[in-house]
Amino acid sequence: FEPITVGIAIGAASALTGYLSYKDLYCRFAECCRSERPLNASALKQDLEEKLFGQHLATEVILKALTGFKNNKNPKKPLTLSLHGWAGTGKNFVSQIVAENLHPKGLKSNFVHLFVSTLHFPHEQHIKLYQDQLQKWIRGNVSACAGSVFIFDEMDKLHPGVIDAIKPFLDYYEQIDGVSYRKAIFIFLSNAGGDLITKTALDFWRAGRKREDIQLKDLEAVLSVGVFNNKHSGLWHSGLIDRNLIDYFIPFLPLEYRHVKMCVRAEMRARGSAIDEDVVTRVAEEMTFFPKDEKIYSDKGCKTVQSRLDFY
Ligand SMILES: Nc1ncnc2c1ncn2[C@@H]1O[C@H](COP(=O)(O)OP(=O)(O)OP(=O)(O)O)[C@@H](O)[C@H]1O
Repeated sequence: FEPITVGIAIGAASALTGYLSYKDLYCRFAECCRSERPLNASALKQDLEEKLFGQHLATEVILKALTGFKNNKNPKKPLTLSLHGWAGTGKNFVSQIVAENLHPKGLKSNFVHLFVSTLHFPHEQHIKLYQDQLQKWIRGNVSACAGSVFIFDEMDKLHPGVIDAIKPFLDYYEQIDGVSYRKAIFIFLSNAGGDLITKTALDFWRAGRKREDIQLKDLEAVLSVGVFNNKHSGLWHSGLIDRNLIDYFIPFLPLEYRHVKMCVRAEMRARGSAIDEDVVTRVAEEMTFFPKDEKIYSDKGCKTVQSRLDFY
């Protein structure tokens, strides 16, 4: 080899590795948007199966929806999930798990955005302003990171119409004003439909059938029609349902006594304390259960478990 060629080769290689390691180094200290990074489906599966209690339908659908979407190199629209269920059944919790599996910093990531209706869009007279702000915010963030995640909590408290502002972003457009929204993920959380879900779960229980036998088809249709026609769903007569822009309606079942106990144990483990079954039972028994006669489902799900545990 002549020295000049070798010199050029070494120079090129070091420039290349220098560039690569610079990028890697940069991403080690600053958060990088890695929309193309494949989803670790088995890690997500393990997280859902180990951490989320009593929600076999949500686990199954979320896993299927996310792996399908992330494996598709060329999705035709962003992924839209609508999570429904009673308070404290794990909707926010699951969104956090999903967010962490997409962007390691989870809810703290610059690419994960949480909107809470009563906090961010409180006044009915400002709907127009909220619509403009929302569009700008989403456009800006998707331009910065195609795989951005947007979570809308308390959809049932959102003034009808606000959400329609983002309808164009959720549709099958290749680009809007030079921005493609097809790799983004939108998650809507709502209590709407919780009563329908509970009714179905109760019907199964009363018929002596197992909770795990409830299938998506037992709930999905009821849910989408129920939510569409429910004035307080945030999606009421919304173009999102009209145009089939919601990919999955995901039901969260009401939690039973045994699930509340599982939540107490998980919280104890998270605090690094030894599991004291006596305390587990006492905390679970302090919760209130419905319906009045059978007392099967916790009316706050696992929501107050953490604060109750502070007393012990
Ligand atoms: N199914 C579940 N499995 C494990 N933990 C749960 C589950 N549901 C709730 N929890 C625990 O209870 C806490 C509160 O639940 P979360 O905020 O997810 O409820 P939610 O369904 O979003 O309620 P809301 O509709 O009132 O916002 C969670 O942070 C989690 O610790």
